[in-house]
Amino acid sequence: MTTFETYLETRNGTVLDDDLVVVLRNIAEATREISDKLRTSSLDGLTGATEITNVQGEAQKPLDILSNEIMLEACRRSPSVSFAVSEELDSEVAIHGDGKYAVIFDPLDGSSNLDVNVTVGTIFSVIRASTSGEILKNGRGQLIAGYAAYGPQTTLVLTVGKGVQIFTLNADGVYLMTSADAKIVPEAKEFAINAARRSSWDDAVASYIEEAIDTGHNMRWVGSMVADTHRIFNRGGVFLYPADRNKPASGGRLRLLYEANPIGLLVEAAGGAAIIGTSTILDIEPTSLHQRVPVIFGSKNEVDKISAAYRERIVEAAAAE
Ligand SMILES: O=P(O)(O)OC[C@H]1O[C@](O)(COP(=O)(O)O)[C@@H](O)[C@@H]1O
Ligand SMILES: [Mg+2]
Ligand SMILES: [Mg+2]
Repeated sequence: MTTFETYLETRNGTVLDDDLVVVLRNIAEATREISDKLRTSSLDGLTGATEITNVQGEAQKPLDILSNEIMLEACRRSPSVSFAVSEELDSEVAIHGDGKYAVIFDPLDGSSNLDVNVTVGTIFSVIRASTSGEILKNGRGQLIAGYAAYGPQTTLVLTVGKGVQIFTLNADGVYLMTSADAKIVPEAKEFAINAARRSSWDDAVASYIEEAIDTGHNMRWVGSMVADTHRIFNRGGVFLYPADRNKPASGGRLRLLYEANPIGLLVEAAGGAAIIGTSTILDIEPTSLHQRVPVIFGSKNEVDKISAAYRERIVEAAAAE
């Protein structure tokens, strides 16, 4: 089987250069460390919440803080990294003055699932940015995007400019390639949405879900976007976290830079689609590091149906004026 190291050596058609290989190797190493910490976290007293809240006003878990430190350390070990941006940090952190790549990450996604022993993950992307002013760029500027899912298996899912590759951690802590060209099937009768927020959905989402239920779709909601994404990679379907129609100014629940964009790039690279309504996630021009956006992604034909539902409503609204 191809090891992650062998894969890093064969760079044909990818964006990988010597510097990016070091960055990616160190990120992969960080996910191995986080995976290790998670395995024994309740034995090591790493459960519950801390008294600290992050810039988003969310109570940090000890493992949010530890995972953030591990990812930051991976950045410090990489001489070409200029800045780190994280869900758990107020603003960007300068790493190496002469670096040229920023690493952007959600160190632990789905951390409300930690104490119940349900899959969580790390989401990351790498962009070119020598100065802090170059960090806010749209998702098409991502060179590398990926996530690690920490479940029954630890899986690393990556795009480096040539499709999507999946690696699984073996008992010796070595990532082995388990998919050389992962694809998201274009159609699947399964959706993921937090149905408790039904009253906050817009009409396009509400009508899609109603029709999906009427036509025999199944529902799954893990509460860790990484885990929901990984299911979609394996058997298709869609994930939706629309904006709250009662609080349009909030933008949505998920964060553009370190949640929506990396997942958006992976999904598109696997033949799926990722939108916020009638436009694509990857084309949003960011205005701030922790900006929130609506997120809809997954099997292409299903996402196209949702996008059509948004367009129909725009046409109806224009006709009513
Ligand atoms: O509790 P809700 O509203 O269903 O939200 C679940 C969503 O929140 C998130 O957990 C946010 O991620 P963090 O744990 O990194 O804050 C997503 O992974 C998930 O899809
Ligand atoms: Mg998250
Ligand atoms: Mg997080």
